Order: sequence, then C-alpha cells, then structure tokens
Amino acid sequence: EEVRKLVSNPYVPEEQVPAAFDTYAFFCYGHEEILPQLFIRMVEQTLGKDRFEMEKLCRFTLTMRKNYRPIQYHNWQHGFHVAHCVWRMIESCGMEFTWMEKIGLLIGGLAHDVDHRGYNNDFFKKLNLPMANLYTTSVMEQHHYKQTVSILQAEGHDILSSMSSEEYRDILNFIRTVIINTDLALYFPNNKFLSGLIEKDEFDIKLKPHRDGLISLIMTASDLCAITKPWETQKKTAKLIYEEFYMQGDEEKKHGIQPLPMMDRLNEKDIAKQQVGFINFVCKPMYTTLVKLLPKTEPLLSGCLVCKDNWEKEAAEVAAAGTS
Ligand SMILES: O=c1ccn(-c2cccc(C(F)(F)F)c2)nc1-c1ccnn1-c1ccccc1
Repeated sequence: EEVRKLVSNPYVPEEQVPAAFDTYAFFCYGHEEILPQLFIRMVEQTLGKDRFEMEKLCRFTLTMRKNYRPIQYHNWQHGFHVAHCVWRMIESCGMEFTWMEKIGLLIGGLAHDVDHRGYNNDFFKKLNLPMANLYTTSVMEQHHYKQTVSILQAEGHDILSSMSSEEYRDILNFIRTVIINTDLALYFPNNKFLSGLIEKDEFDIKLKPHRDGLISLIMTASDLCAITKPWETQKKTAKLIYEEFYMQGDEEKKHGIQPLPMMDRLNEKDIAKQQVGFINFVCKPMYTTLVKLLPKTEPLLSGCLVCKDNWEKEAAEVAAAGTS
C-alpha cells in the first residue's frame, strides 16, 4: 500500500524541495513525510536515473524507515540525516568517488543505525546481553550491518540485483566497512593515522589504506553532523540525544551499574559543559582533519564551532546562575 503510493509518486516537485536541502545545514523538521522521496532524489541525482528498479528502491527505502525504532535520537530521521550529509560530500567535496563508493556510502549512511535500541555498545557488554555474545567488537554496528543485508536480500528489495556476483560481494563488503566505521571507538585510531600522514605530508588518496581512512572519516563526520547544524536545531537535537543517554543511564542504575556522567540524569545541569567537552575532544579535531583533506567540507567545521561558542555561553550562564 505505502509502496504503491510511493512508486506512483516517487518525486518531490522542485518547488517543494526544502530550501537548504543542497547545503550541509539541511534539517528535516517539517519535511518528515517526504524523506523517502528525498532519499530517492539523492540516489538518482548522484547515481543517475533508472539505475535502479524504482519499485524496489521505494520498497527498500520504506522498509529501512520501518526498521528504525521510534526512539528519541537513533531513529529514521538520524539515518536520513547521515545519508544526506554523505550525499552533500559526494556532490560537493571535490573528491572523485567510484560508482560503488557512491551507492555504498548512500545505502550505508541511510542504514548505518537501523534497528538501534537507544543503547551503546558498552551497555550490551556491561549487562552481558546476548547481543554482546554475538559480536566482540563494534557490537551494534555489526547488528546494523546484518539487518541491512537481510533487508537487501528480502523479497522485492534487491536493489543491487543488476550487479554481477563479484560486484555484489564487493559492494556488501564496502557497505560493511562503511557501517562498522560509524563505531566512534574506531574514529580515534583512524584520526591519529590520518593526522599523522597529514603532518608528514604523506597522505596519498591513491593509496588504499589512506583512501579507506578518509572514507571512514567521512562516515564519522556524517554520523556526528547533528553537532554542525544551526544552533536552534542543534539545541533541540542535543535534548533528544541526552534523553536517550538518560534512558540508558536509568537502565544501568537498575542493574546496579554506575552510568557515565553524561548518561546520568542527575548531571542534567552539566549538559552545556559536556557538549563543550565533546566538541573539543571529538568533533573539532575530527572536522579539522576532514577539512585538511577535503577543504570544501569547511561548513561542517564552522557549524560545529558556532555550536561550541553557544554551548560555552550556556555553560557560563549556568555557572553564573549557580553562584548567584
Ligand atoms: O551531542 C553529543 C554529546 C555527546 N556525544 C557522545 C557520544 C558518544 C561518546 C561520547 C564521549 F563523550 F564519550 F566521547 C560523547 N555525542 C553527541 C552527538 C552529537 C552528534 N551525534 N552524537 C552522538 C554520537 C554517538 C552517540 C550518541 C550521540
């Protein structure tokens, strides 16, 4: 039913395309119902029209939306925003991507958190849940990949069916790499590797390990893009992120486990300070490395620094209120 409706009308009329859609600042508030058409638009703009059977592409997109859970942050809209950020980079960062990289990044971006439950990898390990026994590292990311493969292989969802078996195997491997590399734990060694190369002026996009590192950084940058959005948007999103964190913290306390400070709702007054710390410790170094390699991604770094300034102002107000 939903599929038939989307197949009969997969395009958004030009005048209905959101104003900032072609910029990194785009956010989906108010456009929630056209996100499937917007994803199809991105796929066709980047990969060409008629590269996929429209009915299968529509079914795949709607099934992806259905397999994200209705939780505060790691929901379908987050998956869409990551695909959108990856799409902006493919379209405007000046780097030449192969066809396989383009489709792998768009599918991987959309699918990277599918079936997320709102808890992070440590949660599954600390509570010794079955998921943690399935995988040792990147627990949730391996689950997101497995979910993606089963959706791609479901009846009428095989959008990659026109490929040879070698191409299909290669693209699934690439999608796996893309999804696994959204595990923030893997960002730290990757950024060390890339910034080391940059320092010695040895980064060479033609060397596979260097290209793989940059593609992983593109995934981290897209996954965290909420931190680069206009301030009013980032403020709303941060609230959703912390609501999800506090759900995990509450669950950990029920099991007698002391949550991370940022997941303990008793620290709610410290959110601004924690945001400044996260931006200084993770986001600013990450987007700085990205801009050194892809200068045209500068709007992400400047967006993140604007948010840092605003969080610092909020932290100062909270501190001042605390003393008065
Ligand atoms: O606004 C945030 C505040 C804190 N964290 C965070 C997350 C993990 C670890 C750490 C650690 F502090 F351990 F580095 C901090 N992430 C975000 C954020 C901004 C955009 N996406 N996400 C995100 C990313 C991943 C998960 C949830 C939210």
